[in-house]
Amino acid sequence: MPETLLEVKDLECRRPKGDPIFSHVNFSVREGDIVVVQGKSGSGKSTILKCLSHLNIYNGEILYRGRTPKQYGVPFYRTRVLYVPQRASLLPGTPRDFMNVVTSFGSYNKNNEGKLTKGKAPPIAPETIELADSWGIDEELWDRTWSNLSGGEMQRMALAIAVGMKSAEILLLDEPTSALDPDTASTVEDFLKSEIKSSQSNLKALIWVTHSEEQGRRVGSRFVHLSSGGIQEEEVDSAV
Ligand SMILES: Nc1ncnc2c1ncn2[C@@H]1O[C@H](COP(=O)(O)OP(=O)(O)OP(=O)(O)O)[C@@H](O)[C@H]1O
Repeated sequence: MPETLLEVKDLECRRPKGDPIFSHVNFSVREGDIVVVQGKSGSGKSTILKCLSHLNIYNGEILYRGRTPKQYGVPFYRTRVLYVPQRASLLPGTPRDFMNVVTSFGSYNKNNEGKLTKGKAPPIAPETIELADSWGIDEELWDRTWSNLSGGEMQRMALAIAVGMKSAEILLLDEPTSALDPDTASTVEDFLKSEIKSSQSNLKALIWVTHSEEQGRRVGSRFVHLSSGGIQEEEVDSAV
C-alpha cells in the first residue's frame, strides 16, 4: 500500500468578509498519486492549493506525513509541499534570485548552540538549467526580471525551479501549462508523469488544477471535483 503523504481534514476557507469559499473538504494523497482537481471557475481551486501550501488562512487540519506545517516550520514545509503559481509576474527580481531564496529555506543548519539557522543557497544546478533549456528556456532568461518574461516562459521557469529544488515530495500545480503551446505542454506533462514514477526522483505526488478535461485524462490517476460543499472523488471508468 503506497504511503500516505498528505491528509486534509475538514478544511474550510473563507473570504475576508467571512463567507466560506468551500468547507468540509476531506481527502488524502498517497505516493504515486496525480490528483486532478476540477471545479467551476471561482469554486476555490487556486485557494485550496494556497491553503495546502499554508499561504491562506484556513480552518481544519493539514497533515504532511502525520505532522502539521507548523510542526515542521512553515518555510521548511513549503519546500516539501511546494506551490507552483499560475502566474509568477508579481515576484520581485529574477528567477535566479528566486531560486536562491527558496533553496536557502530548505537548507537549515545547526549552529554551535544547536539552534537551526538558515543555510546559504547553493548555486543553481546545471541539470536545472538543462531542464529549463529542454523546455525552450534559454539560460539568459534566468537573469531577466519575472515581469519581463512571457506567460509561458514564467510557467516553464517556475516549474523548472520547483523540480530543480529537489526538495518537494508534492507539487501543487495551478494550471501549470495554461500558457504553453500543445507540444510544449505535452513535453512538460510527460516529464512530470515520469518523475512521479521514477524511484530516483524526490517527487512523489502531484495535485494538478486544470480546466482541461483532456489534460486531466492524460495526466490524472485520481480525479476530484471541488465545490462550495466539499470535495468529491470521481470514479474512473477503467473500461474507457
Ligand atoms: N483575497 C480574496 N478576497 C476576496 N475574495 C477572494 C480572495 N481570494 C479568492 N477570493 C474569491 O474566492 C473564490 C475562489 O477563488 P479561486 O481563485 O480559488 O477560484 P478558482 O476555482 O481557482 O477559479 P478559476 O477557475 O477562475 O481560476 C472566488 O470567488 C474569488 O473571487
